[in-house]
Amino acid sequence: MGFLRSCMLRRSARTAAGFWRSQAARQPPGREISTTCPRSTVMPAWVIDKYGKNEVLRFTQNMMIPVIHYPNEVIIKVHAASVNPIDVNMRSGYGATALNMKRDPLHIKTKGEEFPLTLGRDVSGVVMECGLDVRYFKPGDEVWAAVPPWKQGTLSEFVVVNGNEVSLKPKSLTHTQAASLPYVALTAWSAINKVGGLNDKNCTGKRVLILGASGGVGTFAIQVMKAWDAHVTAVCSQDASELVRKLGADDVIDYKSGNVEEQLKSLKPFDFILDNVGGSTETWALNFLKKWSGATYVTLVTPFLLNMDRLGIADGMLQTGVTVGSKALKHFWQGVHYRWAFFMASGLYLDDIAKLVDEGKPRNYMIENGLLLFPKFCGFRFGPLLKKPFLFLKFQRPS
Ligand SMILES: NC(=O)C1=CN([C@@H]2O[C@H](COP(=O)(O)OP(=O)(O)OC[C@H]3O[C@@H](n4cnc5c(N)ncnc54)[C@H](OP(=O)(O)O)[C@@H]3O)[C@@H](O)[C@H]2O)C=CC1
Repeated sequence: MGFLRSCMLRRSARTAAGFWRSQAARQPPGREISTTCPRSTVMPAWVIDKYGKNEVLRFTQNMMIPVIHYPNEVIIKVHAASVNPIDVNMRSGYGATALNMKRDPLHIKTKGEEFPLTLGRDVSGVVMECGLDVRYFKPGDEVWAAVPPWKQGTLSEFVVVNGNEVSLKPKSLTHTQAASLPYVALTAWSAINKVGGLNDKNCTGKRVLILGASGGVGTFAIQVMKAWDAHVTAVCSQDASELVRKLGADDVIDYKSGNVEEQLKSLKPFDFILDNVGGSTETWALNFLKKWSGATYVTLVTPFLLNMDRLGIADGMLQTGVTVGSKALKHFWQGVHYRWAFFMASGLYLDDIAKLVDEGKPRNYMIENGLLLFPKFCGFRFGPLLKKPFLFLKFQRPS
C-alpha cells in the first residue's frame, strides 16, 4: 500500500463548491459565522465554546466549511463519526496546554482562541476535495481516518485531514462500523506493533496479558493478537467476560471479583503486557513478565499531557522525560522493558488494519463490538449528542 501511495498519480478535482470554498478561505478556519452567509459555506457541527461537563456541548448549523490550506490535505464528507475517552477528557480541558501549543506554536492567538472546538477523532466518509499534492485519493473515494487531537474534530459535516492520515475504508464495513475503529485501532497498533515490536511473524505462542481488555483499545488488541496466534489473557469485569471470550481471549480474569495479582499468580509469566488501565497496575503488573527474555510492558496511560497542563510546556516535558527515563532504566535492570505508547495518526497503519479487517482476521465480532461500544460512550458519557443522534451518526445536509 505504501508503494501504491507513493506511485499513484492522482490529481485533485475541484468540486462545485469550490467557489464558495475560496470565499470561505478568507474566514479563519473552524470558525462559526453569521447566518447571512450562503448556506454552502456553513455546515452543522457539535462544538464546545469552553471546557466543562456535557452541558458545554452545543449543536450549531453555522460552522465554516473547512478549506484546504496545504497541498497535502483532503476534505472528507463525514458519513459517521464516533466518540472516544479522549473526547470526553478534552471536553473537560485535558491536554489543552500541549494541544494549544501544537495548534499555535508561535503563540499568536490569545487564550480561548481554540473555540469553538469540534471534538471527535474518528471519521468514515467520502473524499470531497484533494489538495494538489494528494496522489493516492480522489473525490468520491470512501475513506476512514483518525484525526489528531490538536486538529478540529470529526463531529461535523466536513473535516480536513492530512492525506497521510487517510486510508481507503475496508470494503467489508459500513461507514458506521468503520467509524468505531480508527482511533482505538491505531492506538492498539502503535502499542503492540510500533512500540511493543510484535507482528504476524514473531507472535505465535507468545503469552500476552491485556489489562482493560473490554474497552475500545483492548477489544481491538485481543483480536489482533489472536490473528497473530498469541495466547491472550484478558483482564476485565465479569459482565464483559463473554464478549472478550467471543473475541478470542484464552483466559479471562475478572478484576472486580477479587485481587487480580492473586489470580494471575496461578498463570505462567507473560511475554507482553498491554496496560489500558494505568494507575496502581504499574506497581505490580511488571512482576508477571518473563525476566531477561525481552518481555515488554507497554502502557497507554501516561502523564504526558497532564504534566504539561499542570507544570507548563517546558517543566512538563522535563518532568515527563525524567519519569519515563527513570522507570525504563529501573525496569531494564530488573530484566524487562518498560514503554509508553501513544495514538499515531497514520494512513499507512490504517491500510494494514483495513487489510486485516477485510481478510476477516479480527473476525466479525469486531463489527459487533464496534456497535456495542458506540452507544456506550454516546449514551452514558456524551448524553447531549443523543438529542440529535442522526446528525451524530450521519451528517445530513438540511434541505
Ligand atoms: N496514550 C494514548 O495516546 C492513548 C491512551 N488511551 C488510554 O488508553 C486507555 C484505554 O482506552 P479505551 O480502550 O479507548 O478506553 P475504554 O474506556 O473503552 O476502556 C477502558 C476499559 O478498562 C476497563 N477497566 C477499568 N478499570 C479496570 C481495571 N482495574 N482492570 C481491568 N479493566 C478495567 C473498563 O471496563 P469496565 O467499564 O467494564 O470496568 C473499560 O472497558 C484509556 O485510559 C485511554 O485514556 C487511549 C487512546 C490513546
